[in-house]
Amino acid sequence: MTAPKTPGWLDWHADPSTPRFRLPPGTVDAHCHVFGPQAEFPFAPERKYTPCDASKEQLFALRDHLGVSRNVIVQATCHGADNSAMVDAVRASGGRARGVATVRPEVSEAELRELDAAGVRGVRFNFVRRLVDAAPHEALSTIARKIAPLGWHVVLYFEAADLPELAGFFGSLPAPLVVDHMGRPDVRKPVDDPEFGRFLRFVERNDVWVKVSCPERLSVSGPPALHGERHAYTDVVPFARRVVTEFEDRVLWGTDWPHPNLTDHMPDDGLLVDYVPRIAETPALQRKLLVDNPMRLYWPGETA
Ligand SMILES: O=C(O)c1cc(C(=O)O)oc(=O)c1
Repeated sequence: MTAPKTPGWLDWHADPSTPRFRLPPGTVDAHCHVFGPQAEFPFAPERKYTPCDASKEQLFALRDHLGVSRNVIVQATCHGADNSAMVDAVRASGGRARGVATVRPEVSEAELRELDAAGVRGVRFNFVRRLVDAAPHEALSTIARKIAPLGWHVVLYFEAADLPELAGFFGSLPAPLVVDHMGRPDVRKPVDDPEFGRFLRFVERNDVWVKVSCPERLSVSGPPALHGERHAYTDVVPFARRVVTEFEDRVLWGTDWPHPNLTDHMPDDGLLVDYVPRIAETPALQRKLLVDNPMRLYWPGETA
């Protein structure tokens, strides 16, 4: 028995276009997920949504179609702290994927070492209320202390408005920090609004890595990456461009495939690739964003 999808669920784009922008060789998609397949890897009882299936084979097919070389597969909240689907995908990639896991504070050193051997390099802490029940900071600190000796990092997912109350806690964590989706700025505000300024200062002070991902989720006025649109998500561009130019050595890019919980539209992933040169405008910035930075974080010592 498999659970039905959340009503209104949008499935990933079945026929993405071929990008016009040629990704540089060695490009890493540093933020993507697998869902199930549910029949093989059931979703977690505590999940807040039930998605469509999005298997490792389908992820790897998209990787090849887009011209991506490697993936970082981030544990999706619909799988809770059961990392088996993500780990199965990372193991099946032949070294071309790394993973970011969700673990509980009681996780043992042996379990962490097994995840590390499989290719996991970080844990994700999620503060987005519609996705997870709140976790006490003490429990998260315990996890951070356990993973730090492995050289892992902590991936943080939060909404911009919550940063003031979370920043002190984030700064206390004993591991490198990576922020998902630019800390989810409100793009209706100007790029030099104090709220985004606060985020940029947080990044600066704590040497934070930033994923300039998810324009499709952050955009308010679009236009969506569909039907050959050449200027998708124009309202998000100034925010991403600002982060890419200020922190060129600590920015990462990812597709966010299979795009959980979008309710408005499902982007054409080929057009999401075509968005990249609008936020990283020179070949040098593109190479750092797409290849050099993610390689340093996830495949240190290896050449692309
Ligand atoms: O793990 C998830 O469930 C998840 C959800 C969302 C979102 O709904 O915003 O974004 C993500 O990057 C990952």
